[in-house]
Amino acid sequence: MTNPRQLAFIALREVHKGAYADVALDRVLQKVKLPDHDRRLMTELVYGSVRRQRTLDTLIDQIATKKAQQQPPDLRTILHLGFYQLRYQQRIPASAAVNTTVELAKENSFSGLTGFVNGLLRQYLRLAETSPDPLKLPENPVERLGILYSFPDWIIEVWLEQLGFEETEKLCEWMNQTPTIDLRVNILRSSLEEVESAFNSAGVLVSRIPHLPQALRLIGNTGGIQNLPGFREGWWTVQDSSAQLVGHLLDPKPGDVVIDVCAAPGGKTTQIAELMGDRGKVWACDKTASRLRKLKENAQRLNLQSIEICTGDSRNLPQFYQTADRVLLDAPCSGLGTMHRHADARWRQTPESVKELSQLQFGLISHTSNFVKSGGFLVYATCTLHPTENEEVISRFLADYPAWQIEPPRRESPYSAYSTPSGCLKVWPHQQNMDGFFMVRLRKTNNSE
Ligand SMILES: C[S@@+](CC[C@H](N)C(=O)[O-])C[C@H]1O[C@@H](n2cnc3c(N)ncnc32)[C@H](O)[C@@H]1O
Repeated sequence: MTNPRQLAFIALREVHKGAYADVALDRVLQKVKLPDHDRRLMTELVYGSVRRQRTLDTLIDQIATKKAQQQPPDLRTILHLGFYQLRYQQRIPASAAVNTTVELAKENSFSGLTGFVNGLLRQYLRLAETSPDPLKLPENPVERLGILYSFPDWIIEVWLEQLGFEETEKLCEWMNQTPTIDLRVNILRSSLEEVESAFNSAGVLVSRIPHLPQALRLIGNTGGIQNLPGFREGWWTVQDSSAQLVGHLLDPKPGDVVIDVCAAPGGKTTQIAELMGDRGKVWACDKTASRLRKLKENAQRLNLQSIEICTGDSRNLPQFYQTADRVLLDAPCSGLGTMHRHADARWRQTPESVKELSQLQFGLISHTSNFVKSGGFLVYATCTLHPTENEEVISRFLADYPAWQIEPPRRESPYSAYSTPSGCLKVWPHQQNMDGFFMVRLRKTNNSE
């Protein structure tokens, strides 16, 4: 079967049963051979329908007599696909969106309801002729943004509290965009200029990123990453710009002992080894063996020798006490800063999961800060924008461990642009056009014991 809409439907059915969107998509894609344009359409339909689920459900609620949640689950999925194309895929003619959705209903045991599907979608089109937007929005700012941009209320509340309405709206828009891909050039094997020139010769466009000396952003659709020039030779690795900031904030020196306590799959471990000129020791610790295997592959491809792997829970590694010049804690988190990369992330996290994560984060920082020698540093980083996992973890840590203090970026540092009043760095994606990140550099003073 090669109908991209039917294949999208099959993948979405798995997502609604609990599968991760990227896993469900890959599983279906692996079984079929699709031309590139159909593969792109299918991917767009799956990720888009998952991401825009709340908006699409609200349209069903407002246009049909039965609410979205009361529709048979497969019919709801088919309606999502139809409304998604009508509302967000301007390149698809409305008639094609309606007809293919009616066909989907017919092919998936809803032949008796094709009139209903057709009527609902055509009603949307009629409403769109007479009003700028057929979707009716409530006045309440939380629900208004939540429905329009398809986020749960609790996430909108977290952002509104920090940013206000206008900025939150910009952030919501940003988080619904297709993500960009950034690379970090491995300065031990190549140079920015060499990679740029190899890409230009292959017809692949890239741009530089201000303040990040090893970063390049891919422009446009580049096809398979592994086929780009220099991948096999270890000239570069995929890493978002804001993640690259973390390594620079840690600022490791050749000969240092660095412990990366949540290291897999190794984006930052390999950056640290590169920044150290591959001289010294980088311990890559993680509790997930399968992710550490990826780290090992990455280190081998980049030809880095200074990395040593350690599998286990980093809250329980007494051998490392007082041994490190620097520790990186890139903590497991709710990922609210990278929701544009994971279509279903906004529906998976909850206020309760955020609380649990903050306990884990506090446990990790309390234990692994013991790995640092007096006068050494710990960088705490997350890709979330939730204060409970960021500022609150750090405040609690500083209150309980008085030997530690925040070391704010120097005023002349290019990163001071992201600095908060307390000296932490916070990257708001809609302002900086990179993933959302929180990071802070902490110093262990000499009066630690
Ligand atoms: C945000 S990811 C790390 C990403 C990595 N630093 C990079 O740049 O590629 C968080 C990692 O923490 C690991 N993790 C979670 N709990 C842990 C624990 N108690 N001890 C060690 N690792 C843990 C997870 O397996 C996951 O690989």
